[in-house]
Amino acid sequence: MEYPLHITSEIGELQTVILHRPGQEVENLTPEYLGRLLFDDIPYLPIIQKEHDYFAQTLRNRGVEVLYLTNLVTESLHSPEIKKQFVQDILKESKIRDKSTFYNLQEYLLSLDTKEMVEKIMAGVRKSEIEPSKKIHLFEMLEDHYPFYLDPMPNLYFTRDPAATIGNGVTINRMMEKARKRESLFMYYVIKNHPRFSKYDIPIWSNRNNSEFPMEGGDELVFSKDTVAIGISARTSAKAIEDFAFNIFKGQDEIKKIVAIEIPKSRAFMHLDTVFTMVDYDKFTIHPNIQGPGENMNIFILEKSKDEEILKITHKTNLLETLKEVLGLKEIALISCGGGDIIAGPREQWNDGSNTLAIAPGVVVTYERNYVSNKLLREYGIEVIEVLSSELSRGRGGPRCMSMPLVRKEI
Ligand SMILES: NC(=[NH2+])NCCC[C@H](N)C(=O)O
Repeated sequence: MEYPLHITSEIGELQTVILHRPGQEVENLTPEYLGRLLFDDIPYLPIIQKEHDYFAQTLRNRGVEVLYLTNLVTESLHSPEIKKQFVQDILKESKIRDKSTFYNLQEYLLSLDTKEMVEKIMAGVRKSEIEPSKKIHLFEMLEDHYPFYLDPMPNLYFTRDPAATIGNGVTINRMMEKARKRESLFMYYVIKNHPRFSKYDIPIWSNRNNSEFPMEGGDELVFSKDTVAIGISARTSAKAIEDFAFNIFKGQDEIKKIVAIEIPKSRAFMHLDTVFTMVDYDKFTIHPNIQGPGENMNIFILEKSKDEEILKITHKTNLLETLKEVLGLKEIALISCGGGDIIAGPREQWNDGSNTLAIAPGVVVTYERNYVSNKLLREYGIEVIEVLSSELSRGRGGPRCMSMPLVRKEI
């Protein structure tokens, strides 16, 4: 089998992608815990699954190989030792500190068939599901209304965030939000243990297990063979970007520039890809509100310097000019979400109008509901493939967030 990772652009023909079909984790959302689980409403499971299947089929129809996270994780836990280690890691990261609860949960999970176990961990474990151990401590005797031992992970269908392919390596991210921290453990086990990946020594540019600072895939955009953009956002810290830059410059020679782009730290903006995506060689979608007065922004280009301990950092303020410079182009079009209209713009951005998934240069998958942005993209000559989105959009992520590309053709 060929080397399993190759991403040198945002727009090269998509070959292989990881998706996660929403499952029972979505049924474990209740109004009380929506905020902490990063949802704004409760999706209706049969419909969100139908919409997700439509998305997957749309990609397959265009020749994309679709891999499902649940299958990959299941296939990665191929020995009793790995399975047990995985369960213990999950329980530790779920902060199960009480020994007998830890033991009971471990027994319960290990008694399940591997795929069922993986789905159970994703869905969450309610307190009522396991035998209450004999209560011996004071804290156990106190009434605790919180329903879960293991929280559900309803954001898993945004496979883009916990891990991202860059060049021939990956970032397996330390997630910013508590609700998403455990998600990247799945990809860690896949990269380390799945036969498709484990036989290669895959470089990990940013590793959840030893990085101190948060970074998420929604902020990671591969502009070209030699340039990667990373959002400095509510989810990705400047320190994480600097550590990543040192690692990637040390581990390979192709990528020479990291463009760090600061965006406002708000929930509507969240990641760089909620406000800015690449749709063609010379075209990007943008939510104009990321630019300040006079279109000023904080942009920094990070490069190697002669001193191994320090990076060369150049400050820029104009996005368009910086894009032209790093991509070596004379003209670039920035296509405004909702046509820049004061109502349609923020409305469509809230439903991920700028969050396009390019599957080839000038060919993108978008949510059908963002009709103003879609029409505008077509006017710019982009082929727009629309997918269903009533329930999928409730999680605040679009086609780019819902996909983790592994391989794209060179452009
Ligand atoms: N790459 C993205 N834009 N991802 C969107 C993730 C949405 C998810 N509810 C969260 O808050 O984390």
